[in-house]
Amino acid sequence: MASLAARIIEKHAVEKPRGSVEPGDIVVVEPDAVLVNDVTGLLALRVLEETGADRLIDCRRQRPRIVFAFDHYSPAPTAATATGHRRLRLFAREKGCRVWDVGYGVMHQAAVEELVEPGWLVFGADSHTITYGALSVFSTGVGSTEAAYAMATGRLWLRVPEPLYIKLEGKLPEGITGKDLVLTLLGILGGDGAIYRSVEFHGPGVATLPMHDRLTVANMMVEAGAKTALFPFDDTAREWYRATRGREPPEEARELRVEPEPGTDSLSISLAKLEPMVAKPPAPYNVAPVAEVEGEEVDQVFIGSCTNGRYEDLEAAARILKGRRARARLIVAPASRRIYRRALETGVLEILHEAGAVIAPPGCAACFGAHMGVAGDGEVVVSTSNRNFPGRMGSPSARVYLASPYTAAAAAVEGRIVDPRGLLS
Ligand SMILES: CC(C)[C@H](C(=O)O)[C@@H](O)C(=O)O
Ligand code: SF4
Repeated sequence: MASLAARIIEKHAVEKPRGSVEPGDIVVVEPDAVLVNDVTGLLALRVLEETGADRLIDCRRQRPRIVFAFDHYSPAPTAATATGHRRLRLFAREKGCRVWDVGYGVMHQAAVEELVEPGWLVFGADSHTITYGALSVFSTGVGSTEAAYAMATGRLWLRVPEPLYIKLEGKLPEGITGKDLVLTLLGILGGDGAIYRSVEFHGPGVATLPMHDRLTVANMMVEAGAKTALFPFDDTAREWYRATRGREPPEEARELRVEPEPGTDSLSISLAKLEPMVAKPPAPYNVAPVAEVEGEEVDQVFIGSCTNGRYEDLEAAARILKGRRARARLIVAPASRRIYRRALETGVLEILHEAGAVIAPPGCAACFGAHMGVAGDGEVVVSTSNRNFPGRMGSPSARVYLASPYTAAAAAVEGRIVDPRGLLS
C-alpha cells in the first residue's frame, strides 16, 4: 500500500495525477486549514498587505479554515506584543476568521482538541504543526509567506515525501512515556535522519500507545527533520476522538492505516526495553539515559508546551509531586484552557500548587524563552518541551535538559536529575 502521507496528499490534489502520486512528485493541494500564531501571523499579515492579497481572504465564505492563535505571548508580556495581537485581532475580525486569543492554549493543542479531522491536510506557520499526525492528519510547518499564500489562494504546492516506517513492538513500562520513546528515536536518527520524510508508525506496539504519547512523539519528529509524522487511525484514536469531541469520527477515518510494502526499510523499537531519557544541551537529539546524567543540579523545572503540557502529563507530574515539596523552581503551564479546567476539577493543579509549583496560563509559557520563567545565566533547567538550543529558554549560558513529565517532576523534588521510577507511588 502507498504511504499514508501520499494517500492523503492525493485526496487533496487540485489536479488528480494520473495513477497514484509517488514520492518526489510535486503536487498542488487544497489544505483543509491554515494556522498561524502570534509570531508568524504578523509576518504573514505583512506579506498579505504588501501584495494586496489580503483582499482575497474571506473566512465567512471560503475554505480553507484560517486560525490566528495567540500562544507564544500569552498574555502579552510587552506593549509591542500586545500591539501585534491587536493588529491580528482586528484583521481576523474584519475577515471573519477564527482567533484563539491569549489564554486559549498552544495552537497545536487547541487544534487537536477541536479543529482537525483525521485525513485532513493542514499547513501551519509553526514547525510543531506536525503534532496532528497523531490523529492521522497530514500536517506540516510552513514559512509565513507560504502560509499567507495558502490563506489567500486556498492552495499550496508540496513535494510528496518518502516514507520512513517505524515499527513499534510491546508496551511502555511503568514510568516510561512517549517522550522517552521520541528521545530514543532522536538519538538514533540525529537532527537530520528524517529530513523531508513522512515518518509513519506501525506494528503491534502502536495499539498500546495512548494518544497523549502519540501526540508527544509526532510533535518531536520535526527535530529529526520530518515533514510529517503519522499514526494510523485505530481503535485507540477512535476512542480518544469520541471522548474529546463527543461524537463519532468520520467514516473515512477507517482507511487511514499504515501498511508498509514488504521489504520497505523500517526501524524497529521494542517499547518494553525503553528507559528514562534526557536530551542534554545543546540539541534535542543529543540524548542520553537519565542514568548517565544523574546528580546534575537543577535550578528550574518547566512542565508544559505542545510536547508535554497535556492533562496526562500534569497527572504524571502530580503522581511524583503528591505530598512532596519541589526543591527547584517549578513552573507548570497546561497546554490549553480545557486542560487547565480539567486539572482544576480533578485536583491535579492543587497537588502541583501544594508542591510549590507556579501555575502559568495556558500557552507556550517558558518553552519559548520569552516570559513566564526565563532562565538566567548559567542556570540548569529541566523542561518537558522540545528544544534546548543555546538561548532557547533565556540566557545563552543556561543549560536545558529535555525530559518526560516524570523525570521533570522528579528533578523538581530532588533539585537534581534522578531516575523518576524511584519516586513513583
Ligand atoms: C515561533 C515559531 C515559528 C516557532 C516554531 O516554528 O516552531 C516556535 O513555536 C518554536 O517552537 O520554536
Ligand atoms: S509550546 Fe514551544 S514548541 Fe510548542 S509552539 Fe509554543 S514555543 Fe513552539
